[in-house]
Amino acid sequence: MRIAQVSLIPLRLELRQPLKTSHGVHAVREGFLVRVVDEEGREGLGEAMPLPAFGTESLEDCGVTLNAWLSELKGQFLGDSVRAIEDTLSPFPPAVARGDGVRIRARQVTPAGAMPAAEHALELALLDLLAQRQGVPLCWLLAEEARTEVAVNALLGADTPEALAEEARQAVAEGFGTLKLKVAGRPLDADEARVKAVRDAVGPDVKLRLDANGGWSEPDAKRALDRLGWYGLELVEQPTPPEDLAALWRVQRRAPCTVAADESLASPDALRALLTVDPLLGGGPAVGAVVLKPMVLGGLLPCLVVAMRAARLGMQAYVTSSMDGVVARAGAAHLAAALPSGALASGLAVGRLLAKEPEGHPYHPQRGIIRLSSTPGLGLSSQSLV
Ligand SMILES: O=C(O)CCC(=O)C1=CC=C[C@@H](O)[C@@H]1C(=O)O
Ligand SMILES: [Mg+2]
Repeated sequence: MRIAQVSLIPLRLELRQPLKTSHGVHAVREGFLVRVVDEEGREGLGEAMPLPAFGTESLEDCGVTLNAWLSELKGQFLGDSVRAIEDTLSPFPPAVARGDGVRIRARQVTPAGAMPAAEHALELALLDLLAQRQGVPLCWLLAEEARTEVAVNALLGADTPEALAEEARQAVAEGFGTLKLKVAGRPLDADEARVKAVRDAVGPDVKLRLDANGGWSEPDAKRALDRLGWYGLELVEQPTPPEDLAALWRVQRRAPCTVAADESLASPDALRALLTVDPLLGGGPAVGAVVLKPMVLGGLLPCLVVAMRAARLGMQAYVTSSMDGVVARAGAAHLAAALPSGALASGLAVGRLLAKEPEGHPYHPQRGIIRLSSTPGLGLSSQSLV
Protein backbone atom coordinates (compact mmCIF):
# COMPACT_ATOMS: atom_id res chain seq x y z
CA MET A 1 0.00 0.00 0.00
CA ARG A 2 1.11 3.54 -0.66
CA ILE A 3 0.45 6.10 2.04
CA ALA A 4 -0.73 8.99 -0.10
CA GLN A 5 -1.96 11.36 2.64
CA VAL A 6 -1.52 11.66 6.39
CA SER A 7 -3.03 13.95 9.01
CA LEU A 8 -3.01 14.51 12.75
CA ILE A 9 -6.11 16.05 14.31
CA PRO A 10 -6.20 17.17 17.98
CA LEU A 11 -8.95 15.58 20.11
CA ARG A 12 -10.35 16.82 23.40
CA LEU A 13 -12.86 14.76 25.38
CA GLU A 14 -14.63 16.27 28.38
CA LEU A 15 -16.13 14.01 31.00
CA ARG A 16 -19.73 14.63 32.11
CA GLN A 17 -18.48 14.60 35.68
CA PRO A 18 -14.88 14.27 36.93
CA LEU A 19 -13.91 10.65 37.68
CA LYS A 20 -12.06 10.26 40.98
CA THR A 21 -9.52 7.46 41.20
CA SER A 22 -6.82 6.86 43.81
CA HIS A 23 -4.35 8.39 41.25
CA GLY A 24 -6.28 11.64 41.05
CA VAL A 25 -9.19 13.04 39.09
CA HIS A 26 -9.86 12.72 35.33
CA ALA A 27 -11.95 15.64 34.01
CA VAL A 28 -10.65 16.03 30.42
CA ARG A 29 -8.78 13.69 28.07
CA GLU A 30 -6.62 15.06 25.27
CA GLY A 31 -4.98 13.33 22.35
CA PHE A 32 -4.92 12.96 18.57
CA LEU A 33 -6.76 11.32 15.73
CA VAL A 34 -4.41 9.88 13.10
CA ARG A 35 -5.54 9.56 9.46
CA VAL A 36 -3.66 7.70 6.77
CA VAL A 37 -5.08 7.54 3.24
CA ASP A 38 -3.99 5.07 0.56
CA GLU A 39 -3.61 5.63 -3.18
CA GLU A 40 -7.24 4.63 -3.76
CA GLY A 41 -8.63 7.06 -1.17
CA ARG A 42 -9.34 4.54 1.62
CA GLU A 43 -8.93 6.11 5.05
CA GLY A 44 -7.35 4.32 8.03
CA LEU A 45 -7.98 5.81 11.48
CA GLY A 46 -5.98 5.60 14.70
CA GLU A 47 -6.09 7.43 18.01
CA ALA A 48 -3.54 8.46 20.61
CA MET A 49 -4.91 9.41 24.03
CA PRO A 50 -1.85 9.41 26.32
CA LEU A 51 -2.32 8.67 30.01
CA PRO A 52 1.00 9.57 31.68
CA ALA A 53 -0.28 8.41 35.10
CA PHE A 54 -0.28 4.91 33.56
CA GLY A 55 3.23 5.24 32.14
CA THR A 56 2.56 6.58 28.64
CA GLU A 57 4.39 9.53 27.09
CA SER A 58 3.13 13.09 27.63
CA LEU A 59 0.65 14.69 25.22
CA GLU A 60 3.43 16.92 23.90
CA ASP A 61 5.91 14.09 23.22
CA CYS A 62 3.13 12.06 21.64
CA GLY A 63 2.30 14.92 19.23
CA VAL A 64 5.95 15.57 18.31
CA THR A 65 6.52 11.86 17.68
CA LEU A 66 3.40 11.33 15.59
CA ASN A 67 4.14 14.37 13.47
CA ALA A 68 7.65 13.06 12.77
CA TRP A 69 6.51 9.50 12.03
CA LEU A 70 3.66 10.61 9.77
CA SER A 71 5.83 12.93 7.72
CA GLU A 72 8.33 10.07 7.31
CA LEU A 73 5.55 7.72 6.20
CA LYS A 74 3.90 10.07 3.68
CA GLY A 75 4.42 8.94 0.10
CA GLN A 76 6.03 5.62 1.12
CA PHE A 77 5.06 2.07 0.17
CA LEU A 78 4.71 -0.67 2.73
CA GLY A 79 3.71 -4.29 2.31
CA ASP A 80 0.07 -5.35 2.57
CA SER A 81 0.62 -7.46 5.70
CA VAL A 82 0.46 -7.32 9.48
CA ARG A 83 4.19 -8.05 9.48
CA ALA A 84 4.90 -4.94 7.45
CA ILE A 85 2.98 -2.90 10.02
CA GLU A 86 4.91 -4.48 12.91
CA ASP A 87 8.10 -3.82 11.02
CA THR A 88 7.18 -0.18 10.41
CA LEU A 89 6.85 0.35 14.16
CA SER A 90 9.80 -1.81 15.16
CA PRO A 91 12.44 -0.05 17.27
CA PHE A 92 15.13 -2.40 15.90
CA PRO A 93 17.50 -1.36 13.10
CA PRO A 94 16.52 -2.16 9.50
CA ALA A 95 18.95 -5.12 9.41
CA VAL A 96 16.47 -7.16 11.46
CA ALA A 97 13.43 -6.25 9.35
CA ARG A 98 11.06 -9.17 8.83
CA GLY A 99 8.49 -7.64 6.50
CA ASP A 100 8.61 -4.83 3.99
CA GLY A 101 7.74 -1.98 6.32
CA VAL A 102 9.06 1.57 6.40
CA ARG A 103 11.43 1.93 9.33
CA ILE A 104 10.14 5.28 10.57
CA ARG A 105 11.75 4.92 13.98
CA ALA A 106 15.22 4.17 12.77
CA ARG A 107 15.27 7.35 10.69
CA GLN A 108 13.58 9.95 12.86
CA VAL A 109 14.87 11.87 15.84
CA THR A 110 11.96 11.86 18.29
CA PRO A 111 11.84 12.39 22.06
CA ALA A 112 13.55 9.58 24.02
CA GLY A 113 11.68 6.82 25.79
CA ALA A 114 8.69 4.59 25.11
CA MET A 115 5.87 6.11 23.02
CA PRO A 116 3.04 3.63 23.52
CA ALA A 117 0.16 6.00 22.70
CA ALA A 118 1.84 7.16 19.47
CA GLU A 119 2.62 3.55 18.51
CA HIS A 120 -0.96 2.58 19.27
CA ALA A 121 -2.34 5.34 17.03
CA LEU A 122 -0.20 4.55 14.04
CA GLU A 123 -0.57 0.77 14.37
CA LEU A 124 -4.35 1.13 14.55
CA ALA A 125 -4.55 3.44 11.52
CA LEU A 126 -2.42 1.02 9.46
CA LEU A 127 -4.38 -2.04 10.63
CA ASP A 128 -7.66 -0.28 9.76
CA LEU A 129 -6.33 0.51 6.30
CA LEU A 130 -4.96 -3.00 5.75
CA ALA A 131 -8.22 -4.65 6.84
CA GLN A 132 -10.16 -2.40 4.45
CA ARG A 133 -7.79 -3.27 1.62
CA GLN A 134 -8.38 -6.95 2.36
CA GLY A 135 -12.14 -6.44 2.75
CA VAL A 136 -12.32 -7.90 6.28
CA PRO A 137 -13.24 -6.53 9.72
CA LEU A 138 -10.12 -5.55 11.66
CA CYS A 139 -10.49 -8.38 14.21
CA TRP A 140 -9.93 -10.91 11.41
CA LEU A 141 -6.35 -9.67 11.10
CA LEU A 142 -5.89 -10.59 14.77
CA ALA A 143 -7.66 -13.96 14.99
CA GLU A 144 -9.38 -16.29 12.56
CA GLU A 145 -11.98 -17.20 15.15
CA ALA A 146 -12.81 -13.69 16.35
CA ARG A 147 -16.12 -13.36 18.18
CA THR A 148 -18.83 -11.02 16.91
CA GLU A 149 -20.02 -9.88 20.35
CA VAL A 150 -18.06 -8.24 23.14
CA ALA A 151 -19.65 -7.92 26.59
CA VAL A 152 -18.73 -4.65 28.30
CA ASN A 153 -18.96 -3.31 31.84
CA ALA A 154 -20.43 0.02 32.93
CA LEU A 155 -17.95 2.17 34.84
CA LEU A 156 -19.80 4.01 37.62
CA GLY A 157 -18.41 7.48 38.18
CA ALA A 158 -20.54 8.80 41.11
CA ASP A 159 -18.96 9.35 44.50
CA THR A 160 -21.65 9.08 47.19
CA PRO A 161 -23.51 5.84 48.01
CA GLU A 162 -26.87 7.34 47.03
CA ALA A 163 -25.67 8.66 43.66
CA LEU A 164 -23.81 5.39 42.96
CA ALA A 165 -26.91 3.32 43.71
CA GLU A 166 -28.91 5.44 41.26
CA GLU A 167 -26.22 5.17 38.58
CA ALA A 168 -26.01 1.41 39.11
CA ARG A 169 -29.77 0.96 38.79
CA GLN A 170 -29.74 2.96 35.56
CA ALA A 171 -26.85 0.93 34.11
CA VAL A 172 -28.64 -2.34 34.89
CA ALA A 173 -31.84 -0.98 33.35
CA GLU A 174 -29.77 -0.25 30.20
CA GLY A 175 -28.79 -3.94 30.15
CA PHE A 176 -25.30 -3.98 31.69
CA GLY A 177 -24.55 -7.21 33.56
CA THR A 178 -21.18 -6.07 34.96
CA LEU A 179 -20.52 -2.87 36.92
CA LYS A 180 -17.19 -1.41 37.96
CA LEU A 181 -16.48 1.16 40.63
CA LYS A 182 -13.42 2.92 41.93
CA VAL A 183 -12.31 2.25 45.50
CA ALA A 184 -9.33 3.23 47.74
CA GLY A 185 -8.14 6.77 48.42
CA ARG A 186 -10.88 7.13 51.07
CA PRO A 187 -11.63 5.42 54.44
CA LEU A 188 -12.68 1.76 54.17
CA ASP A 189 -15.98 2.53 55.91
CA ALA A 190 -16.81 4.95 53.09
CA ASP A 191 -15.91 2.38 50.41
CA GLU A 192 -17.95 -0.27 52.20
CA ALA A 193 -20.98 2.04 52.21
CA ARG A 194 -20.52 2.64 48.46
CA VAL A 195 -20.12 -1.05 47.56
CA LYS A 196 -23.08 -2.01 49.77
CA ALA A 197 -25.26 0.69 48.19
CA VAL A 198 -24.51 -0.67 44.70
CA ARG A 199 -25.08 -4.30 45.68
CA ASP A 200 -28.34 -3.46 47.49
CA ALA A 201 -29.48 -1.47 44.45
CA VAL A 202 -28.86 -4.16 41.82
CA GLY A 203 -29.33 -7.45 43.66
CA PRO A 204 -27.09 -10.52 43.72
CA ASP A 205 -26.93 -11.47 40.03
CA VAL A 206 -25.10 -8.45 38.62
CA LYS A 207 -21.31 -8.82 38.51
CA LEU A 208 -19.47 -6.22 40.54
CA ARG A 209 -15.82 -5.37 39.99
CA LEU A 210 -13.69 -2.91 41.94
CA ASP A 211 -10.67 -0.88 40.88
CA ALA A 212 -8.27 0.32 43.59
CA ASN A 213 -5.71 1.71 41.08
CA GLY A 214 -2.90 0.49 43.36
CA GLY A 215 -4.15 2.70 46.18
CA TRP A 216 -4.06 0.20 49.06
CA SER A 217 -1.02 -1.06 50.95
CA GLU A 218 -0.87 -4.86 51.24
CA PRO A 219 -2.39 -4.94 54.76
CA ASP A 220 -5.05 -2.41 53.69
CA ALA A 221 -5.91 -4.50 50.63
CA LYS A 222 -6.30 -7.66 52.71
CA ARG A 223 -8.48 -5.84 55.26
CA ALA A 224 -10.54 -4.19 52.53
CA LEU A 225 -11.13 -7.39 50.56
CA ASP A 226 -12.03 -9.31 53.74
CA ARG A 227 -14.81 -6.79 54.25
CA LEU A 228 -15.86 -5.95 50.71
CA GLY A 229 -15.78 -9.61 49.62
CA TRP A 230 -19.06 -10.12 51.49
CA TYR A 231 -20.83 -8.08 48.83
CA GLY A 232 -19.99 -10.62 46.13
CA LEU A 233 -17.12 -9.42 43.95
CA GLU A 234 -16.22 -10.64 40.47
CA LEU A 235 -12.71 -9.16 40.63
CA VAL A 236 -10.58 -6.33 41.89
CA GLU A 237 -8.18 -4.42 39.65
CA GLN A 238 -4.75 -3.51 40.99
CA PRO A 239 -5.40 -3.61 44.75
CA THR A 240 -1.76 -2.87 45.65
CA PRO A 241 1.06 -0.78 44.09
CA PRO A 242 2.09 -1.92 40.60
CA GLU A 243 5.77 -2.78 41.09
CA ASP A 244 5.35 -5.17 44.04
CA LEU A 245 4.24 -8.39 42.33
CA ALA A 246 4.92 -10.46 45.43
CA ALA A 247 2.36 -8.40 47.35
CA LEU A 248 -0.12 -8.82 44.52
CA TRP A 249 0.50 -12.58 44.60
CA ARG A 250 -0.09 -12.72 48.37
CA VAL A 251 -3.28 -10.66 48.07
CA GLN A 252 -4.53 -12.97 45.29
CA ARG A 253 -3.87 -16.03 47.45
CA ARG A 254 -6.37 -14.94 50.09
CA ALA A 255 -8.70 -12.65 48.14
CA PRO A 256 -12.34 -13.74 47.80
CA CYS A 257 -12.25 -12.96 44.07
CA THR A 258 -9.93 -12.70 41.06
CA VAL A 259 -7.17 -10.11 41.33
CA ALA A 260 -6.43 -8.38 38.01
CA ALA A 261 -3.08 -6.69 37.36
CA ASP A 262 -3.59 -3.40 35.51
CA GLU A 263 -1.02 -0.66 36.25
CA SER A 264 1.57 -3.44 36.77
CA LEU A 265 1.55 -4.08 33.00
CA ALA A 266 2.84 -0.55 32.37
CA SER A 267 6.16 -1.41 34.00
CA PRO A 268 8.31 -3.50 31.61
CA ASP A 269 10.00 -5.29 34.54
CA ALA A 270 6.74 -6.13 36.27
CA LEU A 271 5.20 -7.24 32.96
CA ARG A 272 8.14 -9.55 32.25
CA ALA A 273 7.90 -11.02 35.74
CA LEU A 274 4.15 -11.50 35.40
CA LEU A 275 4.61 -13.43 32.18
CA THR A 276 7.31 -15.79 33.45
CA VAL A 277 6.96 -18.66 35.86
CA ASP A 278 8.70 -17.38 38.99
CA PRO A 279 9.50 -19.98 41.66
CA LEU A 280 9.44 -17.18 44.23
CA LEU A 281 5.77 -16.72 43.38
CA GLY A 282 5.01 -20.40 43.87
CA GLY A 283 5.60 -21.27 40.21
CA GLY A 284 2.04 -20.40 39.23
CA PRO A 285 0.49 -17.23 37.87
CA ALA A 286 0.81 -14.24 40.23
CA VAL A 287 -2.78 -13.15 39.67
CA GLY A 288 -5.95 -14.45 38.07
CA ALA A 289 -6.21 -11.89 35.28
CA VAL A 290 -4.42 -9.14 33.40
CA VAL A 291 -5.97 -5.91 32.09
CA LEU A 292 -4.91 -5.00 28.55
CA LYS A 293 -4.88 -1.29 27.80
CA PRO A 294 -3.79 -0.96 24.15
CA MET A 295 -2.89 2.71 24.70
CA VAL A 296 -0.46 1.73 27.47
CA LEU A 297 0.96 -1.43 25.87
CA GLY A 298 1.62 0.26 22.51
CA GLY A 299 -1.14 -1.23 20.34
CA LEU A 300 -3.39 -4.19 19.63
CA LEU A 301 -0.62 -6.56 18.48
CA PRO A 302 1.49 -6.25 21.66
CA CYS A 303 -1.71 -6.77 23.71
CA LEU A 304 -2.46 -9.95 21.80
CA VAL A 305 1.00 -11.30 22.58
CA VAL A 306 0.51 -10.55 26.29
CA ALA A 307 -2.93 -12.23 26.23
CA MET A 308 -1.54 -15.39 24.60
CA ARG A 309 1.31 -15.68 27.09
CA ALA A 310 -1.04 -14.96 30.00
CA ALA A 311 -3.43 -17.69 28.80
CA ARG A 312 -0.57 -20.20 28.69
CA LEU A 313 0.16 -19.43 32.33
CA GLY A 314 -3.50 -19.76 33.33
CA MET A 315 -4.33 -16.05 33.56
CA GLN A 316 -7.44 -14.50 32.04
CA ALA A 317 -7.14 -11.29 30.05
CA TYR A 318 -9.62 -8.54 29.30
CA VAL A 319 -9.40 -5.22 27.50
CA THR A 320 -10.17 -1.75 28.78
CA SER A 321 -9.87 1.63 27.16
CA SER A 322 -7.85 4.38 28.81
CA MET A 323 -10.92 6.66 28.77
CA ASP A 324 -10.45 7.02 25.04
CA GLY A 325 -12.43 8.32 22.09
CA VAL A 326 -14.46 6.21 19.66
CA VAL A 327 -11.59 5.18 17.37
CA ALA A 328 -9.41 3.73 20.13
CA ARG A 329 -12.41 2.02 21.73
CA ALA A 330 -13.33 0.55 18.35
CA GLY A 331 -9.83 -0.90 17.98
CA ALA A 332 -9.99 -2.22 21.55
CA ALA A 333 -13.35 -3.89 20.80
CA HIS A 334 -11.77 -5.72 17.83
CA LEU A 335 -8.92 -6.82 20.11
CA ALA A 336 -11.41 -8.05 22.74
CA ALA A 337 -13.18 -10.09 20.04
CA ALA A 338 -9.87 -11.76 19.16
CA LEU A 339 -8.73 -12.71 22.70
CA PRO A 340 -8.41 -16.38 23.65
CA SER A 341 -11.42 -16.00 25.99
CA GLY A 342 -14.29 -13.52 26.24
CA ALA A 343 -15.28 -14.61 29.75
CA LEU A 344 -14.52 -11.24 31.41
CA ALA A 345 -16.36 -8.13 30.21
CA SER A 346 -14.28 -5.39 28.60
CA GLY A 347 -14.08 -1.82 29.91
CA LEU A 348 -15.24 -0.17 26.70
CA ALA A 349 -18.46 1.56 27.72
CA VAL A 350 -16.89 4.87 28.72
CA GLY A 351 -18.80 6.80 26.01
CA ARG A 352 -21.54 7.10 28.68
CA LEU A 353 -19.14 9.17 30.81
CA LEU A 354 -18.22 11.66 28.08
CA ALA A 355 -19.98 15.00 27.71
CA LYS A 356 -20.10 14.71 23.89
CA GLU A 357 -20.06 11.30 22.24
CA PRO A 358 -20.46 11.21 18.42
CA GLU A 359 -23.87 9.83 17.59
CA GLY A 360 -24.79 6.76 15.62
CA HIS A 361 -21.40 5.02 15.56
CA PRO A 362 -21.45 1.20 15.71
CA TYR A 363 -19.53 0.87 19.00
CA HIS A 364 -22.30 2.04 21.33
CA PRO A 365 -23.06 -0.90 23.62
CA GLN A 366 -26.62 -2.21 23.32
CA ARG A 367 -27.79 -4.02 26.44
CA GLY A 368 -24.19 -4.30 27.66
CA ILE A 369 -22.84 -5.73 24.40
CA ILE A 370 -20.85 -4.26 21.49
CA ARG A 371 -21.68 -6.13 18.28
CA LEU A 372 -19.02 -6.16 15.61
CA SER A 373 -20.27 -6.00 12.05
CA SER A 374 -18.64 -7.46 8.96
CA THR A 375 -17.82 -3.96 7.62
CA PRO A 376 -14.17 -3.90 6.51
CA GLY A 377 -11.66 -2.34 8.90
CA LEU A 378 -13.07 -0.41 11.84
CA GLY A 379 -16.05 0.80 9.82
CA LEU A 380 -15.57 4.44 10.92
CA SER A 381 -14.93 7.62 8.96
CA SER A 382 -13.23 10.77 10.22
CA GLN A 383 -16.01 12.93 8.79
CA SER A 384 -18.59 11.46 11.12
CA LEU A 385 -16.31 11.80 14.15
CA VAL A 386 -14.83 15.32 14.20
O1 LIG B 1 -12.66 -0.30 32.68
C1 LIG B 1 -13.45 0.56 32.32
O2 LIG B 1 -14.67 0.38 32.40
C2 LIG B 1 -13.01 1.83 31.69
C3 LIG B 1 -11.58 2.19 31.78
C4 LIG B 1 -11.10 2.52 33.17
O3 LIG B 1 -11.75 2.21 34.14
C5 LIG B 1 -9.88 3.21 33.34
C6 LIG B 1 -9.31 3.86 32.31
C7 LIG B 1 -8.23 4.73 32.52
C8 LIG B 1 -7.75 4.96 33.75
C9 LIG B 1 -8.25 4.31 34.92
O4 LIG B 1 -8.61 5.14 35.94
C10 LIG B 1 -9.27 3.22 34.69
C11 LIG B 1 -8.60 1.90 35.06
O5 LIG B 1 -7.67 1.94 35.86
O6 LIG B 1 -8.94 0.82 34.65
MG1 LIG C 1 -7.84 -0.33 36.39
